[in-house]
Amino acid sequence: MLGVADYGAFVAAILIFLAIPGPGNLALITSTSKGGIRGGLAATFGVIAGDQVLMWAAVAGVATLLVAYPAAFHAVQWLGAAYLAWLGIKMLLAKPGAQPILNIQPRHYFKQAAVITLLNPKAIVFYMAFFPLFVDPARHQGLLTFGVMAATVAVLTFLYGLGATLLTHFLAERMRANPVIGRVLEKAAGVCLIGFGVKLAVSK
Ligand SMILES: NC(=[NH2+])NCCC[C@H](N)C(=O)O
Repeated sequence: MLGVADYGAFVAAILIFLAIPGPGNLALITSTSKGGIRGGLAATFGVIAGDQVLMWAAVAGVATLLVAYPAAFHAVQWLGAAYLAWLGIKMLLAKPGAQPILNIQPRHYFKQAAVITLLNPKAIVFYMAFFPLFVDPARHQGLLTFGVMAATVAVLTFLYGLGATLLTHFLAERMRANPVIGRVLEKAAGVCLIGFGVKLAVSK
């Protein structure tokens, strides 16, 4: 379709990519549990913004550049590892109730989710290595093809983010009755982020 090699497989690949546990999902979940539905949606748009940057960077040939200069790729990896670990440590050290739920700043969730996406190894690999495979070299229609792919990614990510936000919000409502669970989950999320950072740092 319009130069996309196999549109059905492309959609399936994006859905799998979205559902894999990782920093992206963690960003959606923590933003929703802290900032409610507005926080979750802001994070969703942050992820979409980060996606678009990565995708168009891949289109512009950054993927080729990173292959040609592995040191640049490793620098991005280390940056991502450090950022995730730093976020994780902040979550671990957060005092209970330090961030009042009333003080919602959607801009904060947007920015944080965008940065997480830009440095998310899964997102980087998806756009730099995987995404180009779906461009049909013979039937390629230039910007139109990339536009269709970019819009598909954005729409699917929005629907996924909306679903994740509503689900998390619903579960969070029930959890508010028991703040200890929320605190434990925040620590667990912090440990996961540090783990993602370490994993990223030691992956070749
Ligand atoms: N649209 C995105 N960039 N999503 C990131 C998803 C990658 C992976 N599922 C994660 O949670 O980290």
